[in-house]
Amino acid sequence: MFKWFRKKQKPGGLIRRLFQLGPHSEGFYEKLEDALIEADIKASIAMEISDELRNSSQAGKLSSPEELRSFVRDVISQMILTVNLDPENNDNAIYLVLGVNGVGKTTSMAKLARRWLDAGRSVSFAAGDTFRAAAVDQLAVHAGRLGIKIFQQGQGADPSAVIFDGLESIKAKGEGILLADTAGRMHNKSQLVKELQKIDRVIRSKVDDPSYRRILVIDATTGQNGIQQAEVFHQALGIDGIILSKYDSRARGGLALSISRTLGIPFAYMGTGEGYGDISPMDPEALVESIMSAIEG
Ligand SMILES: Nc1nc2c(ncn2[C@@H]2O[C@H](COP(=O)(O)OP(=O)(O)OP(=O)(O)O)[C@@H](O)[C@H]2O)c(=O)[nH]1
Repeated sequence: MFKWFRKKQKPGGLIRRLFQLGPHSEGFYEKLEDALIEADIKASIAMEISDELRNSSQAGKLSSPEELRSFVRDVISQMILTVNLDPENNDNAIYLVLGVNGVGKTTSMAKLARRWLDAGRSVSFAAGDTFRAAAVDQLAVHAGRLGIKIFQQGQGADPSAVIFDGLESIKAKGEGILLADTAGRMHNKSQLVKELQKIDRVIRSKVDDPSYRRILVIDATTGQNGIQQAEVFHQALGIDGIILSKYDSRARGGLALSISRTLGIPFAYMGTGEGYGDISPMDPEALVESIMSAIEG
């Protein structure tokens, strides 16, 4: 699986050049930090990685480019957080799906629905992005294709009411998973946060915490802007895990590393295409390899 991430396991050009310079030369750390930043890693984290190397007694003793590569790789691995957010039992569960417009929220909901339907679960949608009419329609198309129920009240409806309806229904029938969409943009940020917090209160009044998960979708191609997006949603609600969508378009994991390290949010899934089957649990090994490939150029 994901062989393309694992292609380059031998030390690439940068690691070989760094090895030739040696960890006692100043240029070594500068070049390493530049390569980390170019791979979408936040500057403060690039410095942290380089300091880790600088302060390690092991660094001066590295005897080959292979050892240098595996040292950098280990430091990066320790900074990446992943989590399994597949439902663990047959209880009712609600997944609130968050993210700014266009990141792949609706597609990711359809992919998760397919994944859990295939696992034998009953899944339905709540069309909680009532801000845009097209969002409800788009989700309804996916619901039709997947043959699942969608709770909807159309544009302008109160999203909390739509999600409440869905929750009441799965509670009455039992053993259901509700995937609830949310708006990705309102007139301003505080309005969006207020609305999301209202939805959060409504859900918490109906379900216990373990069966309520907040999933954020981040587009892997957004670069460092993704960190700010994660910060806003995490501060507003607390995020349990992230779907890194469009990972097939730009397999550089620097953004995931930056979010994990800065905000402590784990990554749950990666989107690897536009089809319903194109989602997998986040594979930390593949992620680290993609970061290494981006660093090595
Ligand atoms: N290559 C690729 N494309 C994806 C992936 N996930 C979503 N897309 C595409 O990204 C585009 C936007 O996806 P949507 O699901 O409509 O995004 P959204 O966040 O719901 O967008 P709005 O409803 O417009 O806010 C669509 O063309 C999807 O097919 C992925 O993992 N890989």
